[in-house]
Formats: sequence, C-alpha cells, structure tokens
Amino acid sequence: MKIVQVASELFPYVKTGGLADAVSALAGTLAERGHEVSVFLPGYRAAVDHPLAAGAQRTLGLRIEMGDTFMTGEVRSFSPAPNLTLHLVCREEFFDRRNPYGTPERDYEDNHHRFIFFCKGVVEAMRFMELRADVIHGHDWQCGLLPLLLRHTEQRYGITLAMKTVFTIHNIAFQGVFPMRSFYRTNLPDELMGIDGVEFYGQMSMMKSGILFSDRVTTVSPRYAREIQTAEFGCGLDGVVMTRADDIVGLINGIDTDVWNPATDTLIPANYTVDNLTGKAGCRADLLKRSGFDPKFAGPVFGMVCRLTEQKGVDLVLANAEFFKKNDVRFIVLGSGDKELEAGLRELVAAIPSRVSLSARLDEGMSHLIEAGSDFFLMPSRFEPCGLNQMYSQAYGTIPLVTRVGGLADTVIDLDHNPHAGTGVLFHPSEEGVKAGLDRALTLFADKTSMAVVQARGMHSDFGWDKTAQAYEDLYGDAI
Ligand SMILES: Nc1ncnc2c1ncn2[C@@H]1O[C@H](COP(=O)(O)OP(=O)(O)O[C@H]2O[C@H](CO)[C@@H](O)[C@H](O)[C@H]2O)[C@@H](O)[C@H]1O
Repeated sequence: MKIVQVASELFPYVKTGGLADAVSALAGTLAERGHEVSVFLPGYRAAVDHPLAAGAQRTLGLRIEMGDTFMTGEVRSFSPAPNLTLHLVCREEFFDRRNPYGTPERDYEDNHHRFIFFCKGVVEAMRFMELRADVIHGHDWQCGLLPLLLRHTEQRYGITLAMKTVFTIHNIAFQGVFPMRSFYRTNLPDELMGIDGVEFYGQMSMMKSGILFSDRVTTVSPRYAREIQTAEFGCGLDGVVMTRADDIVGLINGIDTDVWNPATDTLIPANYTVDNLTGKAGCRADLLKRSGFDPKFAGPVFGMVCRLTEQKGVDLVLANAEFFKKNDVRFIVLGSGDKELEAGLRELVAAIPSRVSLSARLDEGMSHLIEAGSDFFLMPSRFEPCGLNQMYSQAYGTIPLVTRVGGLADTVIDLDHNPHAGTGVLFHPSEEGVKAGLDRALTLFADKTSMAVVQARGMHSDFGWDKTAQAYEDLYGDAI
C-alpha cells in the first residue's frame, strides 16, 4: 500500500512526548512490512539540523494560499530507511524555532497559522509529487484540518490524492482551538464555520475537524475509545466522538523494540535479559549514584518519567508526600512542564533530599536509565489514552504502578485481581488510590519470590508493533 503519515512529532527528530514514539514506530514498522511509506513533519529547526537529515534535498517549492495572501516555503525530503521517505514542510518563519509549540511559559501565538500552513503544505506536496496514496493518516489536532483541506483540493482540481483519510486521537485534551477569525486562512467554504463544521463554542477546533471529517477515526487503546464518548473523559468533544461511534476503533500502541529493549539498549550502562538480570542491578546502582544516592541502597526504588501536567497525576503523588517521609525508599523523577508542579516536586526534594530526586529537563538517556534501574514505575495518570512507559517498564523488568484508566488498564494486569497473570498494580486515580498503590508496592517488594515472578511476566509480554501495524493495515484496507 501507499501510505502517507502526517504528524507534528517524530522520534528521533523532534519529541515532546509519546506521539513522536508512536508515529515513528508505526511508520517504521509499516515500511518494514513492505509498504511504501511517506511521512510529513514540520521542518522544525531540530529536524532540519538532525544528523540523519543531513542528506535532505529540496524536492518542492511551496506557494500556499493562506486567506487573502500567499506564503512560500519548501519541502525537503530524504529516505532514512528502505520504503520510508521523510518530507519536511519548511518555512523558517513558522518552524525555525527552538520548540515545536511554544516556550515553557506560553504557546506560540501563531500556532493556528503554523499548522494550517503545514496541512496545506502536505496537500500541495501530494498534489505536485503525484503521491496518490491509498491512505493518508493524520495524528492529533495539528493534522485535524487535513481531511477537509485534502477533499477540498481534490474537488477543486478534479483529482484524487488519497483513497481514504484516517485520523488518530492521541490525546483529546489537546484540541487546537483558535479564534474563528483565523478560519479564513483555510480558504475552506464558510458553511464549515457552523456547528456541523469546525465550530466549537464559537471558536475553531482542529481536533473536531479531524474527528468529523475523516473516513475513519482511531485512538490508541480500546478503553480510551470508549472513555472519550463520556463527559468525564471527552473534554467537551464526547458528543462529537459519539457521532462517529461506528467508525471509531481503539488500537493499542506498541513499543519500538529497536529502541526500547534492555538487551540491546545503548543508552543504559549494562544490558540484560529476563534470563540474566545482572545488568539490571548495574543500572540500578548507576541510577542511584547519578541521582545523588548511595548506589548500594537495598530498599525499593520508584521511578517516574512524564510531562509535568495535570493529566499525569503529579499532584496526586505530591499529596502522598507522607509516604516518602515515612518509608525508606528512593523516588527518582524526570519531567518538565508545568512550573507549579515542578515547584511542588522541588519542595518534596527539599524536604527529603536523601530520598527524592528531580531532573527537571528532557533527557532521553535518563528516561531509559530510570526504566532500567527502578524497581517500580509510577504512572498515576488521571487519564491515559495509551501510555508507553508502562509497557517500557514491563520490557525492562520494572513493575508498573498505574491508574485504572485508558491504555494503562488495557496493558497492565492487576496482581491482586489476577495473581496467576498479574504484571503490575492498578489503583484509582485519587490521592487514596495512589497511597494504596504505593503501599501494595512495599508489600510486594518484601516478597522477593513474587517480585521476580511479576518481573519475568512483564519481560515476557509481547508489546511489539507488528500486531498493531497489522490492525492498521486492516483498517486502511477496510477489513475492520
Ligand atoms: N522529561 C523527559 N525526558 C525524556 N523523555 C520523556 C520526558 N518526559 C516524557 N518522556 C517520554 O515521553 C514519552 C511519553 O509517552 P506517553 O505515551 O506516556 O505520554 P504522552 O502523554 O506524551 O503521549 C500521548 O500520546 C501517546 C502516544 O499515542 C499516548 O501513549 C499517551 O497516552 C498520550 O497521552 C515516553 O517515551 C517518555 O519516556
């Protein structure tokens, strides 16, 4: 099949979270399975300057209609792997910046223009490059206008650019909502400004457009597919999602086992397998040392890696400060984002510096070391479309402590509910829930035999992408 993937993040070129990992692994796996895959990504500074993009060539000059004006840009392309071509949609004014979406203090004020330009650039590139795709698959709100722009261009020129459009919701909490006055930049018909179009409480919602106007909608776990049809998890779009109930499917992400594999990982100090865990002990000692603790510490080590946002339940952990004060444990956090949550974590570190450490930055190497060196990985998310770290944890023999929501509940089996197959600890997303989860971890840690059994089960689990890639192929080919 000829498959076009469109996303605003792609590992290893630009990553702020799980979207980059998921799209990279999906595109890579589809290419390995013999499909002809093109991926479109904004030409961010980090992507253009990435060593793997050194051979990128200008393949197209762009002149994009943006309302009553035209804006120029270009497409740069290269092939990082067989069957895989990466196209960077470039315009310095929009994408030659330090971050993809904004500074730590605020979002960039022209994000609507940036991502309208990006989507239009993709459509123009498909037109001029004569890509004629079987499917075009956009991810998250940044690609929400794609199906409308694509079909509009097809009508205008009497051509077919893609047989099918697919839209994946990685996180419905981020919706790309902008003042309606920016709609004119799309050059789409005015009737789309209404409630049956992109209108959302008087504004323009790019996420709504993706959900309403794609042929098929997917999200990243079966449970989240059900959750976003409820007021509790739908973030105001539950009614819109419900209108697509027959066309929505939840396909769980896999993990990229070329990148997240303790036997081959080059970012950790020692490799290991389920049959020989010596290397894991080495990673643990190294993690403790790098976090400023005694590497010989024998008690439980809790790790946490996440964007610091309300979604990830950092405040629920902070509400359990007593647990860390009372028990001789180590708690190692890597995360950046919300300044208040960061300040809260700093306070906890200041109160018990001998037990808690915080690295408030993006650090790919440290994220691998925490997965490898911890005994438990804490993910107390309020909602979690899929979640990747709970799967990385299991692959690395680190027991996940997660809330019973979204993809977490779909990928971790609770040890109390199912002692013969349990791979982790599940709890309610609340202060009391987190406390119960942490207490259960202590009990489990004291029982070395059970710890080893649960650890081995996780490491034997198959979270590879092949099954999921097959499901996407079926979806693209209309089999599901
Ligand atoms: N400070 C830091 N330094 C280094 N690495 C860091 C980091 N903070 C986070 N990461 C990494 O970012 C990724 C986070 O992935 P998740 O899927 O757990 O969450 P995210 O909410 O970003 O993604 C959204 O999209 C994905 C993909 O579909 C869904 O799984 C998820 O539920 C949804 O919220 C992991 O690879 C993690 O290691």
